[in-house]
Amino acid sequence: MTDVDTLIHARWIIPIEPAGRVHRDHALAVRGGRIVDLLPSPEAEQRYRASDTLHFPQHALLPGFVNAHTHAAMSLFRGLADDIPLMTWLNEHVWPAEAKWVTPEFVREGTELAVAEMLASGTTCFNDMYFFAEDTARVCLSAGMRAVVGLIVLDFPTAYAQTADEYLHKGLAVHDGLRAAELVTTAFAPHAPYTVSDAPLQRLRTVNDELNLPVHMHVHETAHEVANAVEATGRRPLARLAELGLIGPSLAAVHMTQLSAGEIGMLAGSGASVVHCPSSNLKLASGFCPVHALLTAGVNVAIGTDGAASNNDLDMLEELRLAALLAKGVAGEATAVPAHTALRMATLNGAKALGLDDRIGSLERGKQADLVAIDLSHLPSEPVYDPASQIVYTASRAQVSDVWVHGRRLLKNRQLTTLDERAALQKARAWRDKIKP
Ligand SMILES: CSC[C@H]1O[C@@H](n2cnc3c(O)ncnc32)[C@H](O)[C@@H]1O
Ligand SMILES: [Zn+2]
Repeated sequence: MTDVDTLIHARWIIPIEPAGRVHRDHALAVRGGRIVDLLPSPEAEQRYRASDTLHFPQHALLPGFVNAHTHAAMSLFRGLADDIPLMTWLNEHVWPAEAKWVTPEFVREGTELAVAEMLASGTTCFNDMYFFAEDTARVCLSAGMRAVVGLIVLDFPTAYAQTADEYLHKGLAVHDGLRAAELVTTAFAPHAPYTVSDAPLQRLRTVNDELNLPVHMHVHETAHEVANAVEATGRRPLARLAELGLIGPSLAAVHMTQLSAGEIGMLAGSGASVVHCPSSNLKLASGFCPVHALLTAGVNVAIGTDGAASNNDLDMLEELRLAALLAKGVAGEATAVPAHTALRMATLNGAKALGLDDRIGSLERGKQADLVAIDLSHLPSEPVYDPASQIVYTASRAQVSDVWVHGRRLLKNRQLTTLDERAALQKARAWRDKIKP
């Protein structure tokens, strides 16, 4: 008998890798936060002595979702401005509200609300882009949540920094402060081609030649963005980023609703990832990301919620369903993005986009135990022929029962174990009263 910390038995285990595989009546053995084995339940009982043995007889167990693009603290702006296009939303509502309200305290309390919502809906890692990344990191470290915090760069002054150089400088200090953190890592996060000029992008690229961090950026979000750039510079933003040497395996390009066949080929050849945000793209009427064409060309496509101010929630189950449905509609092919592909996009592809696929994203020996258990005995989910089909096409976040990050159970039978949900809600209401009395 070998000692392990936890043995988790489940009716179905979907490891994501190998692709399409589903194990029935298996167990996952976890020691020191890592997966040590995945084997049939009866064998697991004979081989492992566990401090804690858990049974999920009507659940699917799979890797936790990786939300590959969000602005966590913006959960405090949820519903502040709806039903308007991107640039009106940013210029007339969101940026003025951010100038007035965003402080380190706002970011901590908004991130607490967001992390609570994400954990309760099965997300175990998120890729963030927001002001005061050090405060986002603090909340995640205290909650035991995994995150990649964005070292933002903008070419206009805000409460966080005055110049592009200052943003970069502050970002590098945040990166240094997190060197020893296991769960929270960093990415460069220049906001978008239309808000960051060539000089800071060149500096970022030079610094990153040494650091080799992911580069997380909104790109080709709308036709308007591309047309404006062509009018101003004679080039599409993607061509400009390519000239600046930013298109490569480190790039996670968010939205990408405007892509020619040539650009899809260029992305595929470069090893860059695309992050698809279907709810936000639909709500802001930004356009449609050609997900099926990208996947067919070999591009790594991950899924993000974007912020709660444009989505308006942080529910990856909803997002991956929409990704599967929308891909079929956009491609005109019902075979586009089948259920197992949608799950892979929301897990392993997200981990790959963040350079974390050696640690998380699939249930393989040696990887960290970031897991979600989803109860498939609810009315809309029975009968279960294929658990992946039920998760993608019918399951709701109310069916997420348990969540682990690095082997630690952060959601236990639908209760958060490291965050105070009531307090987070109370603080959110207090912000609402201040922002719109
Ligand atoms: C530099 S911090 C992030 C910055 O991005 C803004 N934002 C939120 N959602 C979007 C989006 O869909 N496109 C572009 N910019 C977005 C957010 O309000 C912050 O200012
Ligand atoms: Zn965004």
